[in-house]
Amino acid sequence: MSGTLILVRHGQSEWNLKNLFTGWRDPGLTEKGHEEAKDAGRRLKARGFKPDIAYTSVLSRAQVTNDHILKELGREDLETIRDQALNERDYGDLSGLNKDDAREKWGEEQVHVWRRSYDTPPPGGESLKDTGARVWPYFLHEILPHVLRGETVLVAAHGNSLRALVMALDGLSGDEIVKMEIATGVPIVYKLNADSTVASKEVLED
Ligand SMILES: O=C(O)[C@H](O)COP(=O)(O)O
Repeated sequence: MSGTLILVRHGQSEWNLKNLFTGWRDPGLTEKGHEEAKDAGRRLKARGFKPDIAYTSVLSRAQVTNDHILKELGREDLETIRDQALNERDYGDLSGLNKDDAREKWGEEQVHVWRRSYDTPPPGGESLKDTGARVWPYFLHEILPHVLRGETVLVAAHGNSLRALVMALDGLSGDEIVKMEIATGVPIVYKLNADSTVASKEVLED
């Protein structure tokens, strides 16, 4: 057995609440989002997890989520690395549009393909495959070595940057990832083997 990898999607953002495509735009958390992030920290604390290092994106909703979790764990001073590689998928021309308005304009099916398919990018934006092409190398070079040294690593990021990571860790196909959703503020805890395969996966739900 090697180390522990904890993935957390940020708490609800202002734009999640308003049902807007967000991508690389930078809205803050709602009250509910702040609570979800604190709750993620409490759940991790209750299970005795003690991160040795934290990673997050350059977007504030993920950074604030990371801060709440570390505070709940009593580790506000822990080293946190912020990198654009962990940003949300770039939603391109859809950024800032209402998701229901987009369905009216382009149809339910097309919008679902843009949101959940593996390799169809939204106009001017990234497909999940494109997102994975920056998230996965960053994970392999920067994050995984810590886990393989037996450390506990916290990653506070985004729905689609984490879907890309989970797809690779769980060995999901392009068809399987379509159905995969990641809830806000719910920690996903992986234990990895020394050969970097997954030993166990647990979702810390209520
Ligand atoms: O960028 C966004 O709009 C959200 O964070 C994720 O959106 P999705 O669930 O539509 O992919």
